[in-house]
Amino acid sequence: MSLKLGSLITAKEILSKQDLIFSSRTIVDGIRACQHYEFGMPWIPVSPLWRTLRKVRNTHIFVIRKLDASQYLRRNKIQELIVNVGKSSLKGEAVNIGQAAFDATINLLSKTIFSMDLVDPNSSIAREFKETVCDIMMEAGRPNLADYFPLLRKFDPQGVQRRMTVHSDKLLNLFGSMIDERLQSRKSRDLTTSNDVLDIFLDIIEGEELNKTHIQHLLLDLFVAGTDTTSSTLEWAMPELLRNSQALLKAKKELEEAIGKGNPVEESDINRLPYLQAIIKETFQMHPAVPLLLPRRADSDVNLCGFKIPKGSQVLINVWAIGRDPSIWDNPNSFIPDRFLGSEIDVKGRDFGLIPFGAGRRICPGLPLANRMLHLMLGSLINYFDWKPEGEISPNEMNMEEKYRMAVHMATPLRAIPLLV
Ligand code: HEM
Repeated sequence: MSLKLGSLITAKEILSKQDLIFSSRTIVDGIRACQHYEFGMPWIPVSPLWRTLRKVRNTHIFVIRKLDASQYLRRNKIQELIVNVGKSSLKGEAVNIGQAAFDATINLLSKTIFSMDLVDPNSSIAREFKETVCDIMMEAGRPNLADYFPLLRKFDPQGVQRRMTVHSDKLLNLFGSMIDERLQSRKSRDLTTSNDVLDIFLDIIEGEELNKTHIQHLLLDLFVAGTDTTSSTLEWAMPELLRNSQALLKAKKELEEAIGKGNPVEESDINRLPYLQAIIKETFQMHPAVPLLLPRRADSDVNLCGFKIPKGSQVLINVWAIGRDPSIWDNPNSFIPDRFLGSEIDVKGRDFGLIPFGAGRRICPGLPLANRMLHLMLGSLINYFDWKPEGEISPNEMNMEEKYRMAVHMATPLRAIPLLV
């Protein structure tokens, strides 16, 4: 069978070939055979030089490892989230869960990379930064006719590319001034080095492996890819738990037994919290932050599950539909973390029923960092506080409709009141 541009192989069609999906590497091989848009996030306008820079993938991985290794900062950021939620709790105020998680994630990245608080409400740079990241998320999630009819690309009929360029340039310029400032202070004699990720980059610049433009784009990739995805996952986990009181109670009991009520969750605790892990997996299954995996483009004619994908076509993988497919999951529309207890299924790209981070050679390099952050944030939020939705609505009346930004968010953001346990 030959597929024309714009045709769709539904998740069901692909997954009905269970033997191919689960017991062979065919899909991964297919994904490997379909080249990604060279390097860098495909929707962000980047220089041709950047696209051909083969070191980018390795540099992403290198930087994210640095972020991941920064346990001290990560712990402090989670503490900051808890302190902020604690303040709302004392005032009896509701917390916008998605927003709180977004701020915590963006701040973790900015503190680790630049040693700067980029969500400080009193700083105008911080406000501009956050607004611009949000604008990019909105634009990235906007359906664009030019993606479906490539001939329209150069006319950009909805102005998506134009606006995206404006927002991206704003952020790139901001990163550019931060780099210049740091270069300046590194020249001054009385410099005390920050020893953050930016310093590591600048050491590499001095070794001429990367230039300033590369670093600006790399930072853009990290902020765009890392913030909305992580925060939207937490935004979905919380209402699912509020609607499923049995699961919430079970998670609280596990936390109480493993680390004691009202204590922070540490990295080393995660392995002892199988139910918390199951909750995160179940959230990924029902609410994958990136519902259509980044497009691949076939470099040559590729045969995938009996379908011929002609050279040059785009292939999108519908992760959302995979998670809701009854031929893969029992009761796929019900939140049942218990299904993962005692199961070997994980999110590392080996089990094709659950690939929220992608699979193959372009799998998300932020997977370990995001996964740990999520366990620390969600575990701490439910171990420190009891939660009730704002207003008179019962958890079952909460609006669970979805809205697409860069990641999928709640159409009506969850606002819930934290009560100290
Ligand atoms: C829950 C959180 C996250 C989810 C669900 C997620 C998901 C994904 C997915 C599906 C992809 C595309 C993979 C593919 O095409 O096969 C991706 C790519 C990427 N992610 Fe994540 N991600 C998350 C968090 C992060 C974080 C925290 C960072 C870094 C700070 C990050 C950095 C990246 C980068 C740089 C890419 C592009 C990789 C490339 O082009 O090769 N992600 N992510």
